[in-house]
This record gives sequence, structure tokens and C-alpha cells, in this order.
Amino acid sequence: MNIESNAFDGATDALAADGWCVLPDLLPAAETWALAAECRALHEAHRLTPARVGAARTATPLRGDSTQWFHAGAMSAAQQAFMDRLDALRTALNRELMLGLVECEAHYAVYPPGAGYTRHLDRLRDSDARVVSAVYYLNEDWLAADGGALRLYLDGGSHRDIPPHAGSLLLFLSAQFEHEVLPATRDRMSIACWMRQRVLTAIL
Ligand SMILES: O=C(O)CCC(=O)C(=O)O
Ligand SMILES: [Fe+2]
Repeated sequence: MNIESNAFDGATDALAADGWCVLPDLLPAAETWALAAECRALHEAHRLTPARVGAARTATPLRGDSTQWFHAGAMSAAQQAFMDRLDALRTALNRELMLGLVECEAHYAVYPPGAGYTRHLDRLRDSDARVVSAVYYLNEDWLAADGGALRLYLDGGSHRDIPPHAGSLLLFLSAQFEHEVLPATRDRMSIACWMRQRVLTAIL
């Protein structure tokens, strides 16, 4: 067994058992800090775009974040380091759980104070490509009083609130867990990612 598979054993076991888990410290602190600095700079330069929802990509009061996708071939060093790590996790999940995940997509997101994202499922209505949702948090010194938890709705009507602490990666099965972003009192930064399976389109 190599080092990578050891590093992700806890995550693969928890995902298999519960369908979700939080992985602390996915990256060294300096790499997380570089991502946070880049996300903040893009936000301050107004280079993030208000998020859209649904196939029509309409502006919506359902979510208040602004985003910027990571583009293959045009990533910063910080983004590349993050995607390499996420890809190692994807490979470990395929090996241990045989999920058939072929690629990852990711975007920065900033929720300004008061903004949230109402309860939803990450599966797009017309596609089951998204199998695993992963959210990487970039917020140093986040306090419970700052709000902004990700509320994950569990079977049986209970929920768990996950604070958006820098370095934490939340993983959950996209088709299984409704979730919402609660409003915060300060800017809330993250990278939202999805690990995708190949989707066969029926030829009719
Ligand atoms: O930022 C988060 O905690 C979750 C964001 C989310 O649910 C989404 O982008 O679909
Ligand atoms: Fe979501």
C-alpha cells in the first residue's frame, strides 16, 4: 500500500460507511493560504461572476455566491497543486470504492455577508454525472459566531453543521445529501468541486 492510499483511507472508509466525511488538512497550510489569497484577490478585483442556477443559467435569489471556474491548461500554481491533490483522492476513491470517477471540476466561490445557498441537491436535473461533491474551505480564524456553516441533511431528519474552516475538505455523495449554506457575517471563501462519472447518453 502506498502513501497516498494511506492518506485517504479514513476518507474512503467514511464515505463507504456514511456517504460523507470531513478531511482536515487536505493541503499544507501554505498551499491553502495561497488559494485563499488568490480567491480574495479575484473577489476584490471583481473577477468573480454571480452564480446562476439550472439549465437556463438564470440569476437567482436561491444562492448569493460569486464564482470562477478553474480552467484546465490555464490554472495558477496554487490551483494546479489543489487539483493534483483532489485527483489523487479521486484515484483513491476509484481504487477503494470503484466509483468510476473520470474527472473533477472546481470553482472558487465567495459568499458575501448575509448570502447563502438554499437547500438543494448537487445533481443537475438533466444529468447524473456528479457523483461526489467536495467543498474545500479557505477561511482562516473562522468562529462559530461567524455563521456560514454548510448544513448537511442526513437520513431520518437530522442534520450536521460543518464550519468552513481553512484546510477542511467536506466530501459527500452528490445524489444522496441535500444541503444548504447558511449566511455568514463575513466573506466566506471556498472551492466547490464535483467528481464526475462518464455519462452514457442514450441514442434514441
Ligand atoms: O460552500 C459550500 O459549503 C457548499 C456550496 C454548494 O453547496 C454548491 O456550490 O453546490
Ligand atoms: Fe451544493
